Amino acid sequence: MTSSPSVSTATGGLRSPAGVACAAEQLVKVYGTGDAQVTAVDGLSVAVAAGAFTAIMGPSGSGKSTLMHCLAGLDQATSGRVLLGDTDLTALSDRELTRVRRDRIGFVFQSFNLLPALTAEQNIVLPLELAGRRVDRAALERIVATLGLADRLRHRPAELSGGQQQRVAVARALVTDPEVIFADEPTGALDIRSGHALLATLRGAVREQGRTVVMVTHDPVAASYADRVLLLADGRVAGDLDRPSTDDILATLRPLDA
Ligand SMILES: Nc1ncnc2c1ncn2[C@@H]1O[C@H](COP(=O)(O)OP(=O)(O)OP(=O)(O)O)[C@@H](O)[C@H]1O
Repeated sequence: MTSSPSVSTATGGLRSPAGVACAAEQLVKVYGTGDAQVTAVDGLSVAVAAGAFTAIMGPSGSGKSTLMHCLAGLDQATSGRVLLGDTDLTALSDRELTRVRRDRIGFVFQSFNLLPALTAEQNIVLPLELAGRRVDRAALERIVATLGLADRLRHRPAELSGGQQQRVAVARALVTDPEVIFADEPTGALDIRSGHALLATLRGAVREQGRTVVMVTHDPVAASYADRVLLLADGRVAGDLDRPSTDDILATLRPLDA
C-alpha cells in the first residue's frame, strides 16, 4: 500500500499546500559513512494534514523517530525538503531553525523532560519565557483546566504522578499555540489508564481546538486514537490508514514485522 494521493504525492510535489501542516518531500536521511552507513529514511514523501492527529508506526529501525526528528527540525535531512507550513526547514540556518522550533513547534517526549527545580506552572510557561513572550493568563487557565492540572500548578515534577507530569508536558507543548505538536512515544512511561487519558487529551486538542498532532508510537491501541496511521518500513511509507481500528493496524503491521 502507498500513501494516500489526497495528502501526499509519490513524486514529492505538494500541489496544494492548503491544509498541510508539515511535509517531507523526497526526504533522505543517511547516518554514518562507509561500511557504517545507514539509510534511515529513504526518499520518503508525505504531507501531514493540519487539524489532524497522525500516528507514525512501524517496526524497530524503520525510521519513525528519524522522520519525526526531521519534520520537527531536530535533525537535518541528507537530501530532499522538509516543510513546516510554507517554510522549507532544510533552507534555514541553525539560528533560524532554533527559532522555528521554539516558536512554531511543540514537543512531548516519552520521558516528560520537565525541569525538576521548577513548579508545574513554571515548567508550562517556560517556552513563553524563553521566547520573551507574554503569558496569556486566560489561555493558560483554559489549558490547565482542560488537562485537570489546576490544583497541581505549585507542585514540582517529583511531587506529581507520571500521568500528571506528562500532562504538564502537554500543557507546555500547547501553551505556545504551535503549528504542530510532535509526540515521541508519549504514553511509553505511563500506566494504561494514564496513557488512555493522555491520548484522549491529545485527540481532544485536535478535535475540539483544531490542533495538529504527530505521534510516534509502537502501540496499536495508542495509534487507534489517531485520524491517520502512517506505517513505515525500511525508511519508506509502507501503509497509510484512515481512522483505523486497533485490529486494522495489527493486520497491517503483521507482515511488516515478519
Ligand atoms: N544517530 C544515529 N546514528 C546512526 N544511526 C542511526 C542514528 N539514529 C538512527 N539510526 C539508525 O537509523 C535507522 C532508523 O532509526 P530510527 O530510530 O529512526 O527508527 P525507529 O523506527 O524510530 O526505531 P525504534 O522503533 O527502535 O525507535 C536505524 O537503523 C538506526 O539504527
